[in-house]
Amino acid sequence: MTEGDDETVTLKLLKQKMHEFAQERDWERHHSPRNLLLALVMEAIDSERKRRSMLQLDGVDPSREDLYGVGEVGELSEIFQWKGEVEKGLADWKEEEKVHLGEELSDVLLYLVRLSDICGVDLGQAALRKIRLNAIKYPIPNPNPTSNSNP
Ligand SMILES: Nc1ccn([C@H]2C[C@H](O)[C@@H](COP(=O)(O)OP(=O)(O)OP(=O)(O)O)O2)c(=O)n1
Repeated sequence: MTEGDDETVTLKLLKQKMHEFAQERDWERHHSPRNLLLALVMEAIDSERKRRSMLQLDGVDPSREDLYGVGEVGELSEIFQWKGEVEKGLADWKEEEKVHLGEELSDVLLYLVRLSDICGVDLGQAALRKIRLNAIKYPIPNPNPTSNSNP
C-alpha cells in the first residue's frame, strides 16, 4: 500500500506536502503569487492544447468546441492583471479583493473536484501520487555538491 491510500486526503494535507516540497528544494522564493499563477495558466493552456489535438484526432473541429477550464483560470488571472508584483500574504489588498480571489480560486477547485468525480478519478489520491512523481522528477539537491563527484 502506498502512502495516502489509507487516509482521507484533505486540502490541509496537500497544502503541507506542497509546502514541504517547496521548502526541501529551496523553491519558496520561486513560489510567488505571480509565478504560481503563471504556472497554473500555462498548465491550463497546455491541457487545452492537448485536448484540442485529441479532438482533431477524433475528427471533431476544435474551433467549434468551447474552451474548457481555461475560462475560470482567465477570471482568476484578471484579479492579478494590473497589480504588478504581488507580495506573499497580500498584505496590502483590500478585504473584498481577497474575498473575490477566494471565490475565483474556489471556482477552479470546485470544477476540478466535480470533473474528477464524474470521470471516476479519486482526485485526492491522484494529487498525492503526482506529488510523489514530482519529487522523483525534481530530486532534492545535494547540500554538498562536491560529494556527488566521489560516489
Ligand atoms: N517550480 C515548480 C515546478 C513544479 N512544481 C510542481 C507542481 C506541479 O504539480 C508539477 C509541475 O511540474 P512540471 O511543470 O514539470 O509539469 P509536469 O509534471 O506536468 O510535466 P509536463 O508538463 O512535462 O507534463 O510540479 C512546483 O511546485 N514548483
